[in-house]
Amino acid sequence: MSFQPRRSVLYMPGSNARALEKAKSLDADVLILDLEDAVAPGQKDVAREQVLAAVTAGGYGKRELVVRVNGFDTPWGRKDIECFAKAPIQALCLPKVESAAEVLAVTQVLQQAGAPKDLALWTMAETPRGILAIDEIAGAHPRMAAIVLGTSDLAKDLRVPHTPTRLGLLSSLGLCVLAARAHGLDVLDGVHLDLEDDAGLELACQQGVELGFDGKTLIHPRQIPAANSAFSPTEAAIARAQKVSAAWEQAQSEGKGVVLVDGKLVEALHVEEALRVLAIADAMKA
Ligand SMILES: CC(C)(COP(=O)(O)OP(=O)(O)OC[C@H]1O[C@@H](n2cnc3c(N)ncnc32)[C@H](O)[C@@H]1OP(=O)(O)O)[C@@H](O)C(=O)NCCC(=O)NCCSC(=O)C[C@H](O)C(=O)O
Ligand SMILES: [Mg+2]
Repeated sequence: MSFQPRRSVLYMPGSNARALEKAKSLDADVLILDLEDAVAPGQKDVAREQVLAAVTAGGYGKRELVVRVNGFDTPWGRKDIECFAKAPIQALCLPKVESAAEVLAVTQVLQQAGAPKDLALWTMAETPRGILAIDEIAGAHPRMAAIVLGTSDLAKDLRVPHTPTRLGLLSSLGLCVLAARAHGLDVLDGVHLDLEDDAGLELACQQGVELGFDGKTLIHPRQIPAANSAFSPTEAAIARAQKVSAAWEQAQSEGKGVVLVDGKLVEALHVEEALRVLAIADAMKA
């Protein structure tokens, strides 16, 4: 089972040349080079050129590079998509997506621009309509690889406060995890805006793990360690996964379909979970 680590997904404004350079030395699993909301309208063309130059020059190691383009309905969206269709990146991230039709429109532009088949699409879930349509969006096209929560925009549109429990967002968070799993996609939690609030960041990371997210989007390098730690399997989880895998092999050789490991029932589904933990642990080592 191969595993693509997406524990820590760091945004940076494509207009910030220093951040684009700094990112090369940071241990975020994924980088989102932003052309959308972190870039002022007057900086859009500069940001696009700067990001294209940066990814073309390389130096980012083997982690995933994702470019968040402007919305298709903006003056910059189509040009962004055409500009990065054949760039050395792994995915385009589409903001404020509200229908499968929007995803398909982008795939049409990518096809016309000669984009390679393995250029993936990530979509932001960050408006009420986008949340209500998340099932059709997740299943819109084979290029779909991940859903990213945009909890800043979503909290604004829902008129809910940013609180430690994220109570006003929980139904949206849960729906996106359901849609991602139903369509075999990864799903990434939203950002934590208070850079000084380390305890709140840790709580939000733990909540994201318990809600089923694969990782967390971040806005500052200081947030990377908390996300990498929270979304990596613990030593205890790895040890149990190894025990489950070994016990299952033994049980299978004896023609058994269930086995007890440390007093807990293990069936095929638990072995699937254990193999995923071991795949994640191997990827972390690599
Ligand atoms: C918030 C910031 C503007 C703060 O930047 P700065 O003042 O430079 O911070 P520091 O001095 O503490 O920086 C320390 C060093 O780290 C580098 N740095 C800072 N931020 C980043 C980053 N994001 N990526 C890479 N490197 C970064 C600085 O250059 C310093 O390094 P050095 O020069 O060597 O000293 C800034 O953090 C920032 O711009 N963050 C990202 C903001 C962003 O991208 N927002 C859009 C995504 S959030 C969003 O909207 C999600 C979604 O759409 C939603 O709706 O929720
Ligand atoms: Mg947003």
